[in-house]
Amino acid sequence: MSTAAAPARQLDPGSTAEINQAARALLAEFGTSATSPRLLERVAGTAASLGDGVRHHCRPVDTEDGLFVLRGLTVDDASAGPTPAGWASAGDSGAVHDLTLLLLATVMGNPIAWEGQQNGRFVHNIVPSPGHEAEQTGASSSVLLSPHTEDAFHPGRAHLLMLGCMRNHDRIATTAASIRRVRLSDEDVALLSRPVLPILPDDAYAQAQGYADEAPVPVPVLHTADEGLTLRFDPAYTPLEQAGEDWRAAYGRLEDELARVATAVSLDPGEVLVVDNDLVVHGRVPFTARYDGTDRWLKRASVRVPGRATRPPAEDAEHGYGQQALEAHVR
Ligand SMILES: O=C(O)CCC(=O)C(=O)O
Ligand SMILES: [Fe+2]
Repeated sequence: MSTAAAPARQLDPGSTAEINQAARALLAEFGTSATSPRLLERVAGTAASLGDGVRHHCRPVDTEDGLFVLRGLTVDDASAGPTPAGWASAGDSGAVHDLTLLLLATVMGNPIAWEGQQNGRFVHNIVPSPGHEAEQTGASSSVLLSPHTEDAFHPGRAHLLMLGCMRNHDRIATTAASIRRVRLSDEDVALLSRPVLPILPDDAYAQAQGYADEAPVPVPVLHTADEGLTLRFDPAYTPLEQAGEDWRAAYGRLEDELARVATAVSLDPGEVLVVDNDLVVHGRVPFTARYDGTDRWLKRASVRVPGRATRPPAEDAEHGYGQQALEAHVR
């Protein structure tokens, strides 16, 4: 896997100070990062008042890599406190960084939350959790988290995924692979653009996994949008055995290509990885959890970008397995 440096955007000290001050002011006013309508309203107002420097750094992903790393923010390791043992016990750990991410997410688009995930919070804690080591979710550790589109099962999934690093002593890498770097034959693109198999809800959505009102909807893996190829991909939750041999072979070639072009991004505290969820699949290398309060710790936000035309129109009719994303801000 390539470890070539991901495109970086370095915040200037003025922009960093502005963001820090805004996040601290929000925390001082509300005392928590748990969102209420009033807090979200204040976030929207604060985000709108941030300067052109910040806005410029939050512009859309603009390279074929489909991602960038925002640099310049900092995390004080001592005041961050111990890494939570799981999302459920995280509470307000690192709350000022939740608010930082929420502000940046609001500059980039509209943050979303899922009722069925991490108590409906807009900013998630990604930490290894005892008992979940081998899952295909962010709580795992001992297994490779295979490349996936975030919330691939749902038509309302994020356009952008943001991963903000709190702590990463062992420099454990997130992996990323862009569909724009992949080489596939026209025949394979045509095959994978047909809606053949569904993508089922992942293990982070217990309730959606029990959804029985309507049958799973087959969805295309690839889509040719005006701006180029986009993908919706999550092999761990795709019933591949139900497809014909030709289709499966094409899917296998796509997997191989994604592996070929994959890069490893090892985040340092304060860095924020921003991934275009329509261009890039992400994952994580395996590691051994420490479970001593010093584990790897990421903050995650998901963002919709109004008006992005990167998906097949047929997605609008999908049921989404009874799940609904909540948008942070009314548009
Ligand atoms: O731990 C990581 O680097 C990525 C985990 C992941 O897939 C996610 O948070 O969506
Ligand atoms: Fe993910």
